[in-house]
Parts: sequence; C-alpha cells; structure tokens
Amino acid sequence: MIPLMIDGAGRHVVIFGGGPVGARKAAYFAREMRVTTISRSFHEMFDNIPAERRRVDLGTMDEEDIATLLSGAFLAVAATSERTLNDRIGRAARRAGVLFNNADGERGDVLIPSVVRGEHYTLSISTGGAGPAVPRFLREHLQQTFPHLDAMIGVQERLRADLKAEVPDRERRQTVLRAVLSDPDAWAWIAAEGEEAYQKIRERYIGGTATAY
Ligand SMILES: C[C@@]1(CC(=O)O)c2cc3[nH]c(cc4nc(cc5[nH]c(cc(n2)[C@H]1CCC(=O)O)[C@@](C)(CC(=O)O)[C@@H]5CCC(=O)O)C(CC(=O)O)=C4CCC(=O)O)c(CCC(=O)O)c3CC(=O)O
Ligand SMILES: NC(=O)C1=CN([C@@H]2O[C@H](COP(=O)(O)OP(=O)(O)OC[C@H]3O[C@@H](n4cnc5c(N)ncnc54)[C@H](O)[C@@H]3O)[C@@H](O)[C@H]2O)C=CC1
Repeated sequence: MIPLMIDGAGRHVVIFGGGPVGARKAAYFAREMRVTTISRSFHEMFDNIPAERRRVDLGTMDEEDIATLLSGAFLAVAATSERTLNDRIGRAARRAGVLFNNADGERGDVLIPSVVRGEHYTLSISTGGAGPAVPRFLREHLQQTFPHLDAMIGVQERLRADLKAEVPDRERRQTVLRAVLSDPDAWAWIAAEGEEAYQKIRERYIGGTATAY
C-alpha cells in the first residue's frame, strides 16, 4: 500500500455503523471532510462530532440499494458489527466507483493510520493491518518523546534561512542542521526558553547575533 496526503476540502465521506469505531472514523474525517454516518443506532460520542446522522436499517438492503447511498461520495467506511454487511458495503462501493475502508472484514482500498500531528508536520503510522495496537502505541510514544518537535521544526526553518544567507558551504549547512537535531542541549533550550533558545543554538552553531525574526 502507498501512503498519500489527501486534501479533504469539498469531499464527502459516508460511514456505515454508529458505534465507537464508526465514531472514531467519523471524527478522523470530519476535520476536513463532510461526513454522513448511516446506522440504526448512534453512540453518544456522535454528540460531539460534526457529522450528519441518518438512521437506517441496512439489514435488508442489497448492494444496489447501498450504492445509491454513496452517490457523489469520495470514500465509504464500513464500521458495523456485521462482517457480511461490511463486505456487502465494500462491493457496493466498488460498484459505485467509491474508495472503501473496512473496519472489520475483507480489506478495502484504504487503511486508516494513526496520526501524530503538529503545526509543521504530519506523521502517519500503519502496520498494514497486521497489528492495529502498534500504531497507537507508537503514536503515544512519539507524542511523549517529542513534545517539542513543532518548535524544533520552527528552529530548523529559521536556522536554515540564516545558514543559507551566511554559510556558503552546502555540506557545512547540512551538518549543522543535523547536529542541532542530535544536540540534547538544543532540545532542552527549546523546551525551556522560547526565543532565547534560538539565540543560543545560533551562537553555538553559526556564531554572531541573530537578526530579529
Ligand atoms: C485494518 C484496519 C482497518 C481500518 O479500520 O482502517 C483496522 C482493523 C482492525 N482493528 C482492530 C482492533 C483494534 N484497532 C485499534 C486501533 C486502531 N486501529 C486503526 C486502524 C485499523 N484497524 C486499520 C489498519 C491499522 C494498521 O495500519 O495497522 C487505527 C490505527 C486508526 C483508527 O481506527 O482511527 C487505530 C489507532 C488510532 C490511534 O489511537 O492512534 C486497537 C487499539 C485500540 O483501540 O487501543 C484495536 C484493539 C487491538 C487489536 O485487536 O489489535 C480489529 C480487530 C477487531 C476485533 O477483533 O474485535 C480490526 C479488524 C481486523 O483486523 O480484521
Ligand atoms: N478498525 C478498527 O479500528 C476496529 C474495528 N473493530 C471492529 O469494528 C466493528 C464495529 O465496532 P464497534 O463500533 O465497537 O461496534 P458496535 O457494535 O458498538 O457498533 C456497531 C454499529 O453498527 C450498527 N449496525 C449494525 N448492524 C446494522 C444494520 N444492519 N443496519 C444499520 N446499522 C447497523 C449498530 O447500530 C451500531 O451503531 C466491530 O466488528 C469491531 O470488531 C473494533 C476495534 C477497532
């Protein structure tokens, strides 16, 4: 499988199943996309998710009926508690030419990863379905280990601009940017000191005073 970043603006996702798993998937997509959830019941988590709810019993619907619920959709997600129903939704999605993710049943076209996000970065973690507890474990581990990753990326951006202006040797610039990432003092300064941190890093690696930013 191939990871992609997708712009959700103007896209519609249809989620089948209103349990905790359907709710987690709805929250994941509702950040950017319009979400409709179709189910015969809805968990209270939906009270806090901006998703349209449609109360429908899908038990008697065939592939063709389900396909009509998908018109214009970008992606369909099956998250009901019935595997055979989830697989039927998958066949309907294929028939409608809509991408498909299956929370439980035959693998669809799309897997949903764990995501670690900051202002300047997005990390997406998957085991390809082999061990879904692992991406969550890694997400939590990374969040705890790098609470200042965003600030470090900000420092890298600024340092990179200064280096380009002041250090002509490309290799030297690369070495500095990498060294800052492995410098425990740099991380500690960023955690504790805000603007001061940049001045200290600059002093150690370029020398001189930074221009105000
Ligand atoms: C294939 C996939 C399909 C899809 O949903 O896209 C899928 C499938 C299944 N998950 C199951 C169980 C669990 N899933 C989680 C957690 C997450 N599962 C997610 C994704 C995926 N899960 C897709 C590929 C993942 C990958 O790339 O490896 C995450 C990353 C994203 C998200 O869902 O938002 C989210 C973490 C979010 C976060 O916190 O960061 C936990 C842990 C927990 O909840 O603490 C458990 C319990 C432990 C266990 O059972 O392993 C079961 C068994 C059900 C059963 O047997 O009852 C199936 C069905 C099957 O395997 O057939
Ligand atoms: N992919 C993932 O990350 C995970 C998937 N799972 C699997 O996902 C599935 C859903 O999990 P939960 O949300 O906890 O289950 P749940 O039982 O709480 O919710 C299932 C939802 O599907 C709806 N539903 C079932 N049959 C229906 C029908 N005929 N018509 C309309 N709606 C119907 C129910 O009303 C309910 O809202 C389970 O099979 C579970 O094993 C579980 C954990 C994680």
